[in-house]
Amino acid sequence: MKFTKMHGLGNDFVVVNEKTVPTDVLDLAVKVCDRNFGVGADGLVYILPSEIADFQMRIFNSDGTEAEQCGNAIRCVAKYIYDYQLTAATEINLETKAGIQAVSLTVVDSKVTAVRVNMGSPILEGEKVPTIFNENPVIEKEIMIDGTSLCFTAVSMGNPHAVIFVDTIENHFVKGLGPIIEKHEYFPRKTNVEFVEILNQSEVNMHVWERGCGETLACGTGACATAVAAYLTGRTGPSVTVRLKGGDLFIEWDQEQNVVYMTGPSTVVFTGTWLL
Ligand SMILES: N[C@H](CCC[C@H](N)C(=O)O)C(=O)O
Repeated sequence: MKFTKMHGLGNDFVVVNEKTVPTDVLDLAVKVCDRNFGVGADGLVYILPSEIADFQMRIFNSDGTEAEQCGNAIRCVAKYIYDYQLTAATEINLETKAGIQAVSLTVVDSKVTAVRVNMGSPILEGEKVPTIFNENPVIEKEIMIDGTSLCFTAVSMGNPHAVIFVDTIENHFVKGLGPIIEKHEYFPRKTNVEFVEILNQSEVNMHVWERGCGETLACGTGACATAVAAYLTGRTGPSVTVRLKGGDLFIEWDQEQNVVYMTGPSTVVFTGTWLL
């Protein structure tokens, strides 16, 4: 199986362009993503034909679960499609489990320098994120973890996110609290967990524990959920630069259209052939 290793700000993927996914795709994702016995990645991403858009993208976490959406992977897929000349267009529609994402590529000297993605409308009804709460939105909800009281705001970008604002992001938050919150009973389909420090009205720091793959250097849907939660709770304006361990994403929540735009880079690292 031929693959291209790519990343969006260090959130890395094995990208495969096929007609269909294999029946054992979940097991394959675990094997391919293994950083000792496989290629090593946060996820396995398939580019597939689509009946309703230019292409379809499916994303499988390194634990073998399929996610509804992946912002960093969408930027990688869009660059892949342009670089491998699967299209000459710089405006691409991608079908995902979360809907159809309109992607626009910035190309300079035939190189993709930036990718801007319409990530759709944030889903804020508690039961649709999903959480066990029926408020709409679920804002600053208390959650007790080993005696520590935290507050989360729940946002779905097609996949669930629990956004937690803190004064300073302590090291033990992500790897210590992240996995417990990921699997907490408040989240019927588990959740991604974002720890966020507000820097000013248009900049935040964010570290993320991702559902199904653990701490990553960046999370595109997480950055979108962070921007939505920060504006909802009056901490920032509707457009923010989200500073992640792997780099920066620029997020705009367009209030007229009620859609979230994400702009950032994507990088090809190497190509290879999977032999197992
Ligand atoms: N682990 C996530 C999927 C990948 C999302 C992230 N890598 C992004 O860039 O949005 C989940 O299970 O919802």
